[in-house]
Amino acid sequence: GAARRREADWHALAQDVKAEMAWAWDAYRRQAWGKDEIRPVSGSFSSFPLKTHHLGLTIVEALDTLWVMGLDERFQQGVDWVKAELDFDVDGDVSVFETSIRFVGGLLSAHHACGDPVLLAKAKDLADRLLPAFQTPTAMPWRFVNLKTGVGRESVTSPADIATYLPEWGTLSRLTGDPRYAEAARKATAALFARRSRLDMVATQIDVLTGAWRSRTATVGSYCDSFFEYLWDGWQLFGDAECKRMYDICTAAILRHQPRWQRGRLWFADVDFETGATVSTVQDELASFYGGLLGQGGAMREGAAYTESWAGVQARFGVLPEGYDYATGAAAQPTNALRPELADAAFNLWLLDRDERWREIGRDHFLAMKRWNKAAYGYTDLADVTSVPKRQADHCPGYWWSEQMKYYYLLFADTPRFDYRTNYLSTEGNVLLGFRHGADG
Ligand SMILES: O=C1NC[C@H](CO)[C@@H](O)[C@@H]1O
Ligand SMILES: [Ca+2]
Repeated sequence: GAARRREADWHALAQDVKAEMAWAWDAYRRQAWGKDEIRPVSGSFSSFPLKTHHLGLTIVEALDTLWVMGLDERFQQGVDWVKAELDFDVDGDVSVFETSIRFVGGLLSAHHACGDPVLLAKAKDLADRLLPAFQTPTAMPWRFVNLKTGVGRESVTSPADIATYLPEWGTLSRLTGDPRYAEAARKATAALFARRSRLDMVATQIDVLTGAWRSRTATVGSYCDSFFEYLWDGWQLFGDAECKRMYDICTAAILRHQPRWQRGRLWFADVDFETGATVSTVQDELASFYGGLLGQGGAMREGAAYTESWAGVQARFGVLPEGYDYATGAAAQPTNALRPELADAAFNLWLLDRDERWREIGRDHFLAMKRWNKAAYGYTDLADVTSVPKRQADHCPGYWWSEQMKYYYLLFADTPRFDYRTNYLSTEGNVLLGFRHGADG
């Protein structure tokens, strides 16, 4: 009947997503194999997180997406490269946060997919190189660390940089039997939470040497987003009651001071973390993940409303601008960084209530990306979403390979390789729980 036909249409869309992933991977292999990021318009490449040295970021970020899509030959090509070439013994500074969510997470999700012990060993080697960053007076980590010497740099950093580790580092401790990783992640998170304001809010910048706040702005967007996300995730993945208590306290404060209903749409204003006064009506695109987290944590009404607000912005501009001012309706930042957050929220809400609406938001996000972000050698970010035609830039970030392509596929494919009931995806989309093996041979 109609329901079977509709399901078949979703599965056909999943095949389209899979074909785009295979096409982009093959172009990367031809143009930029082993480099961190491909430049999809020019066919050149760029490096991240190190300034000049490449660590094959795209390969590590893509692995578990390739596996869950059943692109097994391409998955093996990537694993073989990692085993033969990936070496973190580099005299250079990296962001502890970025390197952990992308490389530790990417290696652990690839290990979850295939069980190859070399992948786990490399994740452990990298975490051992990041651990020294946590040896500060407050136990909150330096922002950067040198992969060879362990010397930390930049003491002024953010809640996200400080507290986005427990799912990956707790999994590493579980798999290796070494408790140091989970302990460092928990201590840093608790140290940050202990410094919250009287209103139970955190701000975007803090000094890890003194514990002094360097900003007064509370936001659900950049710099604070995944601090809240990983409080819930510590409870969801490990049943950590302390994480749940911290999540509930922080979320009650956000829901008390930041909601702004504007022409029937729900927004979360940035506010002063000690007074609750509105600081800005500009929402950054990264905040659009938050509707999915609210749904997971039990505030489905606000989560659905906030996700619908962002779907309205997507419908208005075609693809989301990096910054949107809900007071004026203007694109405060007209670039598009090929980000996954709206697809992330739609996927999380769909896992909770299976409402087709969330699949439609995921579909619109995918079709818009194909229409405007597709270039000769892959998918690219945009210079201006408001120009006619939209102007492309020339950069494909690593998270594209790990996140939205996986969220789209899982939303549409109903694949036997994924347990849709019991699973966990990290803030970088790395599947640390929920892969099913042997289900389709
Ligand atoms: O948590 C994150 N923040 C920024 C990137 C996506 O926009 C990505 O690295 C990850 O989802
Ligand atoms: Ca994220």
